[in-house]
Amino acid sequence: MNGNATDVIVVNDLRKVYDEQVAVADITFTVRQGEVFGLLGPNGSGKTTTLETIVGLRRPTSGTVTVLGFDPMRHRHRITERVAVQPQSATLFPTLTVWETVQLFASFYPASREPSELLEEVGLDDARKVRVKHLSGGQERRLLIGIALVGNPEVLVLDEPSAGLDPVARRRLWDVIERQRQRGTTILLSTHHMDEATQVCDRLAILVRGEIAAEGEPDALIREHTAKATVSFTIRSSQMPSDIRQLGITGEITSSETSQGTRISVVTDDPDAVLRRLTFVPGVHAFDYNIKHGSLEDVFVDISSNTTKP
Ligand SMILES: Nc1ncnc2c1ncn2[C@@H]1O[C@H](COP(=O)(O)OP(=O)(O)OP(=O)(O)O)[C@@H](O)[C@H]1O
Repeated sequence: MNGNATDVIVVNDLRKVYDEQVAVADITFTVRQGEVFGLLGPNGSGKTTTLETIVGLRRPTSGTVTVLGFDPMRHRHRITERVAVQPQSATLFPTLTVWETVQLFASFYPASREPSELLEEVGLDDARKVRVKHLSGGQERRLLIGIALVGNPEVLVLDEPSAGLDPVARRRLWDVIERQRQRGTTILLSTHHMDEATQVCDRLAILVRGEIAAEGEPDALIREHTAKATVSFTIRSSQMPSDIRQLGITGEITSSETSQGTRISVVTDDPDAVLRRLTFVPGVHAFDYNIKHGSLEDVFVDISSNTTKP
């Protein structure tokens, strides 16, 4: 399968076995030009192995991988300048400063990004004179991302880019990813974080024990795997019927008393029907409505519980 011109990364029946351990079990997916594609999965599900194979650091046991039309192991030299990788960890030169490090990597490329602009973008502007050995873990990860971006890559591969970042730094990272997307870079990343996947990925594949258990756009996955929503509302105690079923709503109903009245939650696959029904219950004026739809986390729980262990 060669895919079409917009397919930047094509993974076809990829299998990787370490000794007896099947790390990646015949997975197939495609990353298209300009999209942000996420590999989501728990520890040991095969994310890093997949990424390392895609960038030519590991040889597939079977199956094929192409990046920009090239086999990354056989034609590494054809893609090195076009594909950038931010690994989970890397050895940098400890005595160089942040500024010197970025300058050094910039010198490897014919058309590199301007180091000041880059450091500003990844939030290391204030740390430009700090030696690498004195950086915090989060600062070091940001430097690795800066280095990955310095050559203006067409394809960016990020292995758990937000690991070890505080919430502010994570949001800054999401901005960096969004800016790269706007520049037209194709981005493949791995993450454990559902909120991150929902926020930054156009499409994602959920890996469970080396297999793709689900793939698609985050919203579509949520719709497909979490049919139910929770509708919550409050009814003043004076208007509350003696039997909750008199409200005529169906679903899994729970209630609790609050200072404002009875707070009712209904788990339902038709939240609109609940709202319509409440509008017409005589003498009842429900208020403080809230509708909570499923999240990627619910998708993940659903998939994990439906994927039997070998
Ligand atoms: N070099 C190796 N030798 C032997 N087994 C390995 C090697 N690298 C990974 N594995 C095993 O392959 C499986 C997949 O590991 P991998 O690191 O690809 O998963 P991951 O999803 O990236 O995990 P994490 O989220 O913890 O980084 C795991 O069971 C792991 O123990």
